[in-house]
Amino acid sequence: MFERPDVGERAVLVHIEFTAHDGSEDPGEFRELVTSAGVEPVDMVTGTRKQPSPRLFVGEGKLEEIRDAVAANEADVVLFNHALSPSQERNIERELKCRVLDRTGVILDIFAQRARTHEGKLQVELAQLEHMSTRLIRGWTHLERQKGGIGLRGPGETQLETDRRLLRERIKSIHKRLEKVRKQRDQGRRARKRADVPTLSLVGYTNAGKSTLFNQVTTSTVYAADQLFATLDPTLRKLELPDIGSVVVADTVGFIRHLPHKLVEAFRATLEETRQASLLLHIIDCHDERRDENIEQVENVLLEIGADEVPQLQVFNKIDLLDDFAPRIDRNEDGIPVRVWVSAITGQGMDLLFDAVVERLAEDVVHHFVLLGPADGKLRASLHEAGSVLSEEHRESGDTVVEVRLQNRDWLQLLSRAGVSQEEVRLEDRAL
Ligand SMILES: Nc1nc2c(ncn2[C@@H]2O[C@H](COP(=O)(O)OP(=O)(O)OP(=O)(O)O)[C@@H](O)[C@H]2O)c(=O)[nH]1
Repeated sequence: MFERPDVGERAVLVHIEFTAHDGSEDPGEFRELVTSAGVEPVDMVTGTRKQPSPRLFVGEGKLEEIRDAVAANEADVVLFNHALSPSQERNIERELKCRVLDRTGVILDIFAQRARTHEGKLQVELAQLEHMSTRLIRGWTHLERQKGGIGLRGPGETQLETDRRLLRERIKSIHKRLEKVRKQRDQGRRARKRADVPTLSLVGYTNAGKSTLFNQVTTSTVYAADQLFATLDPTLRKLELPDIGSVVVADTVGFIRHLPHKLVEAFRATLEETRQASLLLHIIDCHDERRDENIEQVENVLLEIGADEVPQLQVFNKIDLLDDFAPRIDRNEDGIPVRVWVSAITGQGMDLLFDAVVERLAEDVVHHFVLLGPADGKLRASLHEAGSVLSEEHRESGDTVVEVRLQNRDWLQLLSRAGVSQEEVRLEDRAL
């Protein structure tokens, strides 16, 4: 339904460096992205400009060069490693007489191909439709065909008006369905919280090895492919850890440089899993020459989705590709594990990873006996609501001793919501 490059298509790529501002995308990464969309890059036209031309993005000369490359390679589509405005995309298409897609379009397409769950598919479709709604210029009858009849043209409507209406209707209907799925997901998350099951969320730059590690860790068979974005939806698995008990591991989407904003928006609910996690496992391809840059990009996305405060353990993956390297745990000055070096493919270091996770999770759980007076009803209610109360004991003094066990960050959040500072809380010292 979306104007997308089809698998097996031949593409001419366009990458321009702009001297007036930095922040250009990486041409190598773009080639990988395109290949991972199943499209064959047959040529790359590069150039330098001070800034984009408002009408055609590139200059007349460069356009000529692109046209020649399309003809010489019998290309089906031209892919720009840049965000194009709808009118630029239109103008270039008209000039080249060839389909044109910008970077956002390519990335959306990859996400569309890789989405596995119902929610993921809906999210991508929404992002695509919204991207498209600003670009709708000509007859667009795909929806009608797809939806078998919902798109009958209304009285007096032009095709374009019909298309716009269809698009709006479809967007509305997806919003509604997503809302329903999100509610179910929230319920699941709340239930896990009530049961005091910590969640480990795997995050990382695309291709870092999240799915492979997820498989190793959970011995499940999540699809792992030598392509970018093999993972799109958080896939949840339960795991038993010594001293901790049940833990849920969530595999999440692969992050990339400059993730289009529309996608971050669409995936907000999925990324919520990350925001609410007890511990993030940040998987890093330690063999990648862009390692530090990728770490920074992931940190940026985490900041953007409000997950920068979630405790994090770095997993330096693919040590099998380094010379003579043994798995190990790096600790900070307080002795807390901050980084584990592993190979998800060979399984080297998995035992150390489990040790580090157990240490980090144990450190993050608080177990308190809280003394509550008659005036502390609000705090007591919140503790119950969070499902963190293990036992209650009433004293003759009128106080109640409430035994709670929960993640430290939930404890702090809960206190702040109840308007109680840590110093004000009366804790009874008891050996556990
Ligand atoms: N040599 C080596 N390759 C690995 C290791 N872990 C993963 N890979 C490879 O790296 C590629 C990407 O792995 P995935 O697990 O799909 O990566 P991902 O982070 O889930 O990727 P996205 O879904 O794109 O975000 C695959 O070809 C894996 O076989 C490892 O420890 N060593």
